[in-house]
Amino acid sequence: EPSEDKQALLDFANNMYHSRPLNWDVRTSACNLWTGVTCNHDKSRIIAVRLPGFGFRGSVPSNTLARLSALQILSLRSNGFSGPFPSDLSKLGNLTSLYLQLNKFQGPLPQNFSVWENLSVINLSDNAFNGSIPASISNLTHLTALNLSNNSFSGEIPDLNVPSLQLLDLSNNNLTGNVPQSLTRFPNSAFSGNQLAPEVSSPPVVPPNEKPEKKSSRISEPAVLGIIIGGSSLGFVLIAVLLIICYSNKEAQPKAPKKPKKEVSLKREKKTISASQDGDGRLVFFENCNLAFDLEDLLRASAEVLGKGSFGTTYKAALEDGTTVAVKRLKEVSVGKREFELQMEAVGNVRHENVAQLRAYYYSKDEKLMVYDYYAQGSVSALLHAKMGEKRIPLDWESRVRIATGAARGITHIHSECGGKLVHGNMKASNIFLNSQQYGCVSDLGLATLITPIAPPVMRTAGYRAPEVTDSRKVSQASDVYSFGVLLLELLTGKSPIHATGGDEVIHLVRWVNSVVREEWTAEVFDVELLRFPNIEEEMVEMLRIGMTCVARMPEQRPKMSDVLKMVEDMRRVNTGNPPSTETRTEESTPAALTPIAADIASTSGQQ
Ligand SMILES: Nc1ncnc2c1ncn2[C@@H]1O[C@H](COP(=O)(O)OP(=O)(O)OP(=O)(O)O)[C@@H](O)[C@H]1O
Repeated sequence: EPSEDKQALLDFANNMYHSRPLNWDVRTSACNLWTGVTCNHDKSRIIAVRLPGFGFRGSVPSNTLARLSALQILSLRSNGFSGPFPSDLSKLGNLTSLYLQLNKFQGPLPQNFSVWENLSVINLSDNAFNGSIPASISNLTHLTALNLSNNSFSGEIPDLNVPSLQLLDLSNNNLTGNVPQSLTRFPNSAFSGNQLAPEVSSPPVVPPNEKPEKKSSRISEPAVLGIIIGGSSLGFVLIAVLLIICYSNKEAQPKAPKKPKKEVSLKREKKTISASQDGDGRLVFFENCNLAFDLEDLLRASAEVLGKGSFGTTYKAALEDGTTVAVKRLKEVSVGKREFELQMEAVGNVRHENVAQLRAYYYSKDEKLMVYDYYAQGSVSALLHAKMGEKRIPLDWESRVRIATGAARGITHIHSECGGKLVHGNMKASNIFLNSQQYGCVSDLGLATLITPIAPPVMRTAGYRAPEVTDSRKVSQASDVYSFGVLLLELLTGKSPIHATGGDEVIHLVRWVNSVVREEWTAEVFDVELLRFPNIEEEMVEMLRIGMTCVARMPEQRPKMSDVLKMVEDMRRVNTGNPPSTETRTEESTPAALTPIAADIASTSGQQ
C-alpha cells in the first residue's frame, strides 16, 4: 500500500470542502477501495486520481497533491475549484493527462510547461484563466490534445509546433493576431470566438486547380460533438445523443450555414433540452476495461460517422486523451431493458483474442449504445474491396489465411459460450477486423436477436445469410457456419457475396462458385490478386472445399464451427506436414493437379 501517497490524498481531501462523500479511509486499501484512485502494478504508488463532480470548492491546498510524485493522470474536472492554477502540480513531472476543465480556476498559467514533459492531454477549458498561452507548451513532444476553450486567454497564439497534437480547441477566449502557420491544419472552429485577424474565419485558400480536401477525409464539423457537459450527472447522456443525432442527420441534409461552435455548447443548451432527460440510463463498463474514459469524456468526443449498418449507425469517437473508440447507436431494439442487459452481459463477457471486446454499453428508453475499441486498419471488407489507390494494399494469401483462422477461432469460441448457446448472428467481412497479431477478430455478435428487422436486408448483408434464415432474428450456430463459409469464398475470390456485374446482372457468390466448380474446374474462381503468390494452390483449393462445405443448403449438413476451425488449421499441416510458413512450402502444384480435388468438392458439397 502506498501509505505516503494515501496520506497526501487525505491531506488534500480533509482540507477541502466537497459535497459528495469520498470513501477514503486511512485503514482501507487505497488501491482497491478508494473512489477515483488507481495504483501502479505492484501497488506501491498512486498513479491516477479522478475526482470529477465531487462538489469540491476552494483552492487546492498546497503541499498535498505535490507529494503524489508518481501521478500520471489527474482529473479534477467539473467541480468548483477556484484560485490560481495549483502550484502543487509543478511537482508532478510524470503527469500524462491533466483535466481541470469546468471549474473556477483563474489567473495566468505557469510560463514553464516544460516540467511536464510527458503530458499528452491538457484540458483547462471552461475556467477563468487569463494571461497569455505559454509558448513552452510547444516543448511537450507527446502532446495530443490541448483544450483551453472558454477562458479569458489574451495575446497572440504562440507557435505551437507540436507534430503529435491532434485535437486543439482555443475557442472563446480573447486571443488576437493571426493563427500561426503550425496550427492552420486545425479547423476554424478551434479558434472561433476570439478577436483574431479576419483571414481565420475565411475559407482556406485553394489553388485554382486543386480541389478542396474532401469533408469526409477528416472529422467533419457537422459531425463533431463539441459537447461540453457541465456537472457530472449521467443523465445528460440524452442531451449528447440528441446532439449526435442532430449533427449526424445534418450530414444527410442540405447544408445549412455553419453555426459557430460556440452555439453548440451544452452549457448554454442544457436548460432548453433538459426536459428530454430521463436519467434512466448509465454507461456500464465491463470488468478489465482499462480504457480511461467515462461517459462525459465519451460525450465530449469528436465523432465521425463510420457507416450505417443493419442495426444502426456506428461512430468513431476521438476522446480527449487520444483514445479512439467506436460507438454503435442501435435502432429498433425489440426487447425490454432486462433482456437487453442480459444479452449485453453475455456479449461483454466473451473474452477472446479473436473477438472484438465490447467495452461498455448504455441503455435508456430512447437510446442504446455499444462501445468498442476502434480498429484503425478498417474492416476486412474495406481491406478486400476498397478501390485500389484508396489506401488499399492488396491482401496477400498469408493475410487472408490469418483472417480466416482468426475468425474461425473467434466464432468457435462464441459458440462455446453461454452453455454452448451463443450465436454470432451477423458474420460478414465488415464485422471482422484485424487484431494486434493481424489475425481476424470478429465483432458485432449477439445483436440479431435483439433488433427488429424493419426492412429487407441490404445487399451486403443478404449475401451472407443462410437460406433458412427468413427472419433475421432466427439465426443459429448453423447459420453462422454458412456465413463463415461465404466469408471464405469472399477471401478466395475477392468478390463480394452479392455483387453486380457490369450490366444489370446480380451475382450471388455462393451460386456462382458452385456453378464454376460443378461445370468444370478453372482457376478463374480465385482472386487474380492471389495468382502471383507461388505454391498456394493446394491451400486455396482446400479453403474452397471448406467454404463449400459450410455453405451447404441444409443446416444439418453443415459442420460444427469447431470442426470448421480444425479444418482451417489443418489446411496447412495437411499440405506441408510442416507448421505454416511460406518458406517451408516447396512442392510444386500445377493447375492440372486441381482438377480431381475440384471434382471432389463438387460431388460432396450440398449445392444450391
Ligand atoms: N470497432 C470498429 N472499428 C472500426 N470500424 C468499425 C468498427 N465497428 C464498425 N466499424 C465500421 O463502421 C461501419 C459501420 O458498421 P456497422 O457495424 O454499423 O455496420 P455494418 O457492419 O455495415 O452492418 P451491420 O450493422 O449489419 O453489422 C462499417 O464499415 C464497419 O466496418
